[in-house]
Amino acid sequence: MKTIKVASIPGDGIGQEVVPAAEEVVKAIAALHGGLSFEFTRFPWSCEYYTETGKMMPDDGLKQLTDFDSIFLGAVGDPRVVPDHISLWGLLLTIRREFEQVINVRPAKLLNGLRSPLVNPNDFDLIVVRENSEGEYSSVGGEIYQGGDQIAIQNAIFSRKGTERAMRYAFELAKKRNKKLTSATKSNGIFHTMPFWDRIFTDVSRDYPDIETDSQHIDALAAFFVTAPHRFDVIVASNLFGDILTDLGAAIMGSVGIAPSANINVNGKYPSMFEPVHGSAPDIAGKGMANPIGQIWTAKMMLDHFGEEELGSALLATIESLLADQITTPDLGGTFSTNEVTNELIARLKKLG
Ligand SMILES: NC(=O)c1ccc[n+]([C@@H]2O[C@H](COP(=O)([O-])OP(=O)(O)OC[C@H]3O[C@@H](n4cnc5c(N)ncnc54)[C@H](O)[C@@H]3O)[C@@H](O)[C@H]2O)c1
Ligand SMILES: O=C(O)C[C@@H](O)C(=O)O
Ligand SMILES: [K+]
Ligand SMILES: [Mn+2]
Repeated sequence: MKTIKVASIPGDGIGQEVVPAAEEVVKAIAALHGGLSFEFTRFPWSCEYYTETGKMMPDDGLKQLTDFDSIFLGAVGDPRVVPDHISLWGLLLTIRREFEQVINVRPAKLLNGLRSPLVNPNDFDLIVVRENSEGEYSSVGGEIYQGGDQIAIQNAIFSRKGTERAMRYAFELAKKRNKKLTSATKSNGIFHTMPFWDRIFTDVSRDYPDIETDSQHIDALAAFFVTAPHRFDVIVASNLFGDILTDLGAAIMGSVGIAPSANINVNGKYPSMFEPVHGSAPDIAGKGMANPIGQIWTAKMMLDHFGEEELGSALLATIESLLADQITTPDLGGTFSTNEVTNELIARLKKLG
């Protein structure tokens, strides 16, 4: 029996609803395999934990996570009790950085049965490779002076190493797909870092003559996500641009509640972390109406990561069968609850056995 040990961090808001649901789905699909099991260990780290302890996770939190095979996270953030920059930097961003999860892979594709809000969605299937360790997400900077003289400075960090690493990852991914890579830039307005980004893209592209490349300013690129998403295959983007593009990618699929993501540790030193694109959704938390598909599709990415692609494909196909039958939560126009969607999915998975 192969056992995969997963540290599970539901976090805040709907994370507490969709993570337990997705854990049950993972157990059900692993049971189909026979020789595979997932062992989830829950960690209560969240904004509630912060209000009790003054920290998002204990001082040895990373040490507690380090020997797990992977981390399965829901969402972090409850701005009513903890400012968002404190909660995210205290847990999510710390794990991404300290565990060198330098790449964030975020697919967006029109699943069977999904109704995109776009009039002409044209069967798009794209993946955003988001640089996940630096860029605009930086703790370098500060605030000085008071009152009307107040100044805030935030320095973006772009290293050749980090930029090239994200681009090479994206090129390798494009090689396995439709051999097209788009670079998200803004070198018309951002004077230093984006021309640097463009130069590195040109340098790296020389090693991949078979990949068709183009470079688009992020503003135009965002518009093309709406008007012609089928044009894209792989997109490589800086941390912030990738963040924004992937909520848009989720929205054109039909809901931010379905988009998955994988924070990949590429050097094998630490576990990777799997979490949906969406946040803790305070507006719907506790109502049983959160869409569990983002978390469940994220579990599919985790199955793929461990080489269980066959199970991953079966899971995605079963999700598509639910969508086709309109067994969906309200964000997709349905009337079903988180648990009803999850239970129906599990029932259909059991029938595959
Ligand atoms: N990776 C993360 O942990 C992460 C990601 C994004 C936001 N956040 C945090 O989450 C909190 C809320 O952020 P936000 O409102 O900007 O983004 P959000 O993704 O939580 O919510 C945006 C909108 O999408 C809806 N939504 C999100 N997930 C859904 C789901 N599974 N099913 C149905 N509807 C869903 C919400 O109800 C809301 O209307 C903040 O504290 C923010 O910092 C955390
Ligand atoms: O990276 C972030 O900004 C947090 C969240 O918005 C995300 O997309 O994971
Ligand atoms: K999340
Ligand atoms: Mn985001």
